[in-house]
Amino acid sequence: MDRYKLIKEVGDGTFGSVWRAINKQTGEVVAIKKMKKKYYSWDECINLREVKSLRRMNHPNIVKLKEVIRENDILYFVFEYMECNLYQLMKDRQKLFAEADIRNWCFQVFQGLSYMHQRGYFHRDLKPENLLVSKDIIKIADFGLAREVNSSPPFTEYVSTRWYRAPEVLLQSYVYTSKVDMWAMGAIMAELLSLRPIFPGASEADEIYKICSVIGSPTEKTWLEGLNLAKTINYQFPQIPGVPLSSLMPSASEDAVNLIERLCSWDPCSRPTAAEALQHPFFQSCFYAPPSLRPKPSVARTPPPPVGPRGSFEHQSVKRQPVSLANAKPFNSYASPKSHAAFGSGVQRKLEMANQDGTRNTKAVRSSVRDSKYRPPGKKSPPALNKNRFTRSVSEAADKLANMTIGGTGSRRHSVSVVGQHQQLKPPSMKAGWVGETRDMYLRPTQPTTNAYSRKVAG
Ligand SMILES: Nc1ncnc2c1ncn2[C@@H]1O[C@H](COP(=O)(O)OP(=O)(O)OP(=O)(O)O)[C@@H](O)[C@H]1O
Repeated sequence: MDRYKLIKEVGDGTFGSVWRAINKQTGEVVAIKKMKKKYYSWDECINLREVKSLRRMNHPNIVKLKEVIRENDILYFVFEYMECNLYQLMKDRQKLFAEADIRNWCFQVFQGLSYMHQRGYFHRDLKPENLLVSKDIIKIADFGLAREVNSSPPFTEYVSTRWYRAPEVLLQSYVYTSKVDMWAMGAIMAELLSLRPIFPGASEADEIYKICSVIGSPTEKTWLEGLNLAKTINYQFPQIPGVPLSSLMPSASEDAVNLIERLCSWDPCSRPTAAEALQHPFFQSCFYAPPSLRPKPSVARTPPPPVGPRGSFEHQSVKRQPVSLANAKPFNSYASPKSHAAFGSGVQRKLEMANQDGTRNTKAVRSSVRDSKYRPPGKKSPPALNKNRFTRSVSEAADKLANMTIGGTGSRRHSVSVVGQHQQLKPPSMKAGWVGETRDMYLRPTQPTTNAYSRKVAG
């Protein structure tokens, strides 16, 4: 670690604190995630999902893991550095983002997701804080909960941030898919367009209530499997008609609203895949430039944006024709004009009780950490790193971190560099929110004249 100088803490997550740092030898700015838990052997490290999944991914919209270091039983991840996350961009903003910016970000994220899902992984914890931005580029970060799609259910230990959690996960389904990432993206898109979280549930039960309040309660037509799933846990959905999504984001285009409706479909099968989302008319003005066709970047370590408005890339021939999505259902079909008396009964308590089951998730822990997450950084000085290094040899570390590649010079005794591996893998599932908005926030159309994020942090 003495090759790096820690500059400033830029993030404090559940599992680690993240620091901006400089590689003293090369001058490269990096982000170093110092894990909170101690790791007493490499065996423990290689089993970390973050290591397992990230080392296999090499995509311009997935944050690059450059190196893993274990020193004095502390584990450090060295990542490429990104300027900020999407939440930070939204929180103090009064003026809505231009839709073109949102389109550009989302197009890139869907490309990253498409890559990841096709290689057999799903993220399980997409949220604005995990989407990192540097200038026009956005990258998916925090693979602490990523899973291989073909890993065997039941996925019991998952946790995800509640506001972005898919209904099948809220209903405790043990079998869920990469479509949970698509739900999260729908919620994130809506938040980007309105500068307000769309489903800000204060508990799991309230989360379902918030979802019903917006997209309307599920019916046999819209999510038969979900109704069955609810029966198995003795849960009864509140009966609420929902509201037109456009009323929550009056300035959003029809295409944007339509894409969000599809992403936030009750039935996971009705949600588009990431590859299908890229074909949605909302992205008509975007096109994907395969890496081989991209203009060479002038600075080698900063890849060019993989997306841009028509004409921003040299190779316009790669522009795709938009196609309509399969399984699309009109948004209004979600509406179910019944009362919502069923909610708030013993059923709700049951869900809340489930929250307290420590064997199933760590949501409470995450929630409390998250409350303190947005304090201004830089108050602490960089931790004094013990110079007494981890003494294992490179070859041993390499053996342990099976598919990682040892990088650099022979002097790197305690660290392992990582390069993306284009292996064919099999894909898979999610963390917690905090008490926030009042229940009826989305029952009436709102204008983002006040900033939702001050409440979000304070709540
Ligand atoms: N590569 C990076 N460059 C710049 N900042 C980063 C980078 N990686 C993470 N961060 C910052 O640190 C924060 C926490 O990082 P991360 O989500 O990886 O930690 P975590 O412990 O897994 O957090 P969580 O509680 O979300 O699980 C991010 O929201 C982001 O602001």
